[in-house]
Amino acid sequence: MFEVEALSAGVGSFRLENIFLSLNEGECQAVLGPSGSGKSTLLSAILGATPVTSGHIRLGDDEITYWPMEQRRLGYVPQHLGLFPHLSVRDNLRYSARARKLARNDFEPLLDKLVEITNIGKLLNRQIGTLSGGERQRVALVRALAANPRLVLLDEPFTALNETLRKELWWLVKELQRERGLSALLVTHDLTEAYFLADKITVLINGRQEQSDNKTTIYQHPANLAVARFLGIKNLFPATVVKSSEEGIEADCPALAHSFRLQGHAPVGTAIRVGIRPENVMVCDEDHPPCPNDCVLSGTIRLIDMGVNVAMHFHSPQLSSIIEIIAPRRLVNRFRIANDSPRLTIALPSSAMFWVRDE
Ligand SMILES: Nc1ncnc2c1ncn2[C@@H]1O[C@H](COP(=O)(O)OP(=O)(O)OP(=O)(O)O)[C@@H](O)[C@H]1O
Repeated sequence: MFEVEALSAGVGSFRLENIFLSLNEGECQAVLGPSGSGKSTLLSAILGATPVTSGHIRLGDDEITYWPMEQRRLGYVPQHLGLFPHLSVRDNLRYSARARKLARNDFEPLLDKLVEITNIGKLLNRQIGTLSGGERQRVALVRALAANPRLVLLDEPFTALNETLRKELWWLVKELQRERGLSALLVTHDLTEAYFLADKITVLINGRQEQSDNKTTIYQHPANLAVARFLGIKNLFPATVVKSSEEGIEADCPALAHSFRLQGHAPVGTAIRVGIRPENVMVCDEDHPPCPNDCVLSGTIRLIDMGVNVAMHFHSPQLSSIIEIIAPRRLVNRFRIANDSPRLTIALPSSAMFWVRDE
């Protein structure tokens, strides 16, 4: 069990405030946030490289907040990998195990297995400077895992890789999680990567933890406008709470000419935004009619084929902004949607809507 409680830390004039994390063995938590939000600083504080000003870091039964870095038994893949250019791949890989003074028999079998899985055996005698970006990334990952750390901290380790290699490494990390109970804290900009690898997601903005939840909750119910915007949700419409009861709220949304019944509580008169993820917008026809309380709109579509999915911009004279829709290509084919399609009907189901306070 890894736990961060009310952690604050600072570098220069930047402050990371009141961070809480909790991770069980074998779990992965992703830390997402815009550039400069403090993700690397958080990893650095956990590693012991950035001074903690208050709070606690616990690993298993140990409080490690002020332990020297080398005693924490953490694996680390920094943003720029931190490989030693003057050493061979083999010596880089042995470095962390040797730094922990592990006997050869205690780390060589795991190292051999990691080398095999990541297919870097042929690189062992090469100097780091002669490797490609992807090869370096694999070496850095193996080096971080070779000393069998209690937790591995990954700072955007897969960004420079091509799509195929990146996904291979995602599967590899998943496999290591399953096989070895590997716990990982992953800093990434990539929501898909976070979703694939992590069980929980934490969103940091300006050094503050805006939301920390299991990944489905973060994805479907961002906690506030900053998180919703960071997650790239464009379908956010101003609304006002017109009724409030034990069961929830009713929000009037002039932009969509609709009143939504939603879960949660806020006083009458509160300014909010109602939102919907682009993949939750329903395309309707006679065989797929909207439900009675759905917000139903009729308009035209501009679409862009993205491969597996199709992104669509829905326009309607009643709307002051577009509605973004993402649908699998096979669905778009079934509905025969094309750029010159006649008018199309869409539905925004109340059950798929979320809301956040307008800030
Ligand atoms: N050593 C330092 N001295 C002064 N300021 C620093 C130092 N290191 C980081 N900062 C500042 O702290 C803030 C947070 O930086 P950090 O690297 O943690 O952000 P990040 O979320 O990891 O960003 P990115 O996604 O771009 O890597 C930034 O404004 C950065 O300029």
